[in-house]
Amino acid sequence: MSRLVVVSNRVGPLRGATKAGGLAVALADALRTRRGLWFGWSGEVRDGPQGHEVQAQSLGGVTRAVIDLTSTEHDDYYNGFANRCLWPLFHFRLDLATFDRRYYEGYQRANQRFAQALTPLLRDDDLIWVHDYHLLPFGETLRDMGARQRLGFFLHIPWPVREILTALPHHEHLVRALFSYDLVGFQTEADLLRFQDYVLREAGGSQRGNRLYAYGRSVIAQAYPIGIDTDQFATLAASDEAGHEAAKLKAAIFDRTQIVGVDRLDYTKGLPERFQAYEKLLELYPEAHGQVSFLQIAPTSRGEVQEYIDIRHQLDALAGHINGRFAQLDWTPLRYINRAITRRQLAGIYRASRIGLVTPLRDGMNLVAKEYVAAQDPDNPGVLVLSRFAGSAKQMAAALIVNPYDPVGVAEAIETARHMPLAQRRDRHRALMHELRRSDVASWSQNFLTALDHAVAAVPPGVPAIEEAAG
Ligand SMILES: O=P(O)(O)OC[C@H]1O[C@H](O[C@H]2O[C@H](CO)[C@@H](O)[C@H](O)[C@H]2O)[C@H](O)[C@@H](O)[C@@H]1O
Ligand SMILES: O=c1ccn([C@@H]2O[C@H](COP(=O)(O)OP(=O)(O)O)[C@@H](O)[C@H]2O)c(=O)[nH]1
Repeated sequence: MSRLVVVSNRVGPLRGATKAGGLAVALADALRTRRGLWFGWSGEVRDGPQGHEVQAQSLGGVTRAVIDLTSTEHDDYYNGFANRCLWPLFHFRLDLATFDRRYYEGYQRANQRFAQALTPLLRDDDLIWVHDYHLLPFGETLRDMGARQRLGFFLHIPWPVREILTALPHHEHLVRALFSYDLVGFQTEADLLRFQDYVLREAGGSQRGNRLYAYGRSVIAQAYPIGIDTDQFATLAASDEAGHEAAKLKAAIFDRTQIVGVDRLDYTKGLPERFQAYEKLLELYPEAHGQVSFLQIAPTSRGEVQEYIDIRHQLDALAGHINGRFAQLDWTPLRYINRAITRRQLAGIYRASRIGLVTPLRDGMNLVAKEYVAAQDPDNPGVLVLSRFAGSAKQMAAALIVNPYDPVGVAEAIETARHMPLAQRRDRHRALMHELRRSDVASWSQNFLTALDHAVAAVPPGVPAIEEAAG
């Protein structure tokens, strides 16, 4: 079996699985099986020669190798091109995207520095799996440096529609770079279709089965929806420690119906719209006053980026407005916590909540929706209210699917969830769990790696020319 090399902007810890989250657990498992290497950014910003060194550490056959970012790289590559340009654009928010040539150059340079640092660590028969929008050109850069290994890429965020993507001055370079990989994976069929649409209509490429031809190259493109560690998370939620967390929460709200939202504080998550939908619920259903309690956990994310500073101010104001308008001496309708909660605490909070509100305006997958369901007590489960624009919605049709732009529709769904009979809650939960078990995070990484194992690196001889295949 080839060694696995995972490359991602953020590198998970080699220990502390319950803190790390599903993705880190899944990748760490695959890395352990293949005695692999995980390479990326340390999470530290440091100027000067020290930051250029690779810091490596091994545990249980897995090596974690990281480099620091300089402050310029952090500004231009991470905060700049990745999070002020690609992130909004790929989430259909052209209005929030900043196109700055300096950011693009910083992004290319950071990808080159990552590739330069990784190259000496590579072996000829490695299987290399690159993750996410920070590293779109990484495969091409690595190939230019002579890498001949099988190279896979997985995009964790949505692929945008062609009309939006083509507004990006460098769209062609970035899409062309994806053709240096052997396999490109997306979260959903809808993302895959939008990628194919770009290749066929904008790049003048062609398609045969799941192989796309363009720019004189070819790549296999497929959807691989990411899952969670379903059974492990369900076990964690049923543990004594999580139970303690759940009991604390119930005592704090005097057994009112708990509604919960858990999101990084990001404008893609639809938080102002969600707060407004909750306000609408209180407006339309006065009998709910004093009976419900909404807890929103929203740790600050990418806090140096202006658009994230703005959304934080907007939420602070909305939370104050809703509580000011509806609170009573013995009832606070909305509790808003602006810091991160551990996975173990989250498991208990999910389990104690009758309604899980997951209403992003656009989301690659949304693991919180899956965790909320996995954490429920199967005998008395809560109800998931889920945005149709989350990647997870297709696999989770047994949730109450809503349009996050429609506050009345979301308020009505909350009201439906509040009164849903036990038998219906159980049926929905059973259907959702069946799918979450079938497509968990271990099968996600296995499916991707098996396909990459079998992917052919170059266009094989005898493959038809582009025009011929198109005809
Ligand atoms: O690394 P950060 O800038 O702090 O951001 C955290 C991560 O956010 C994004 O997550 C995405 O991946 C999830 C798992 O596939 C998916 O469920 C979610 O819908 C996506 O938004 C980002 O893509 C990661 O690279 C970041 O590390
Ligand atoms: O306070 C928090 C908030 C979120 N999370 C975790 O962060 C992940 C968020 O993933 P998701 O796919 O929902 O969205 P993303 O933040 O990756 O866009 C989930 O595993 C959550 O359990 C956490 O551990 N603590």
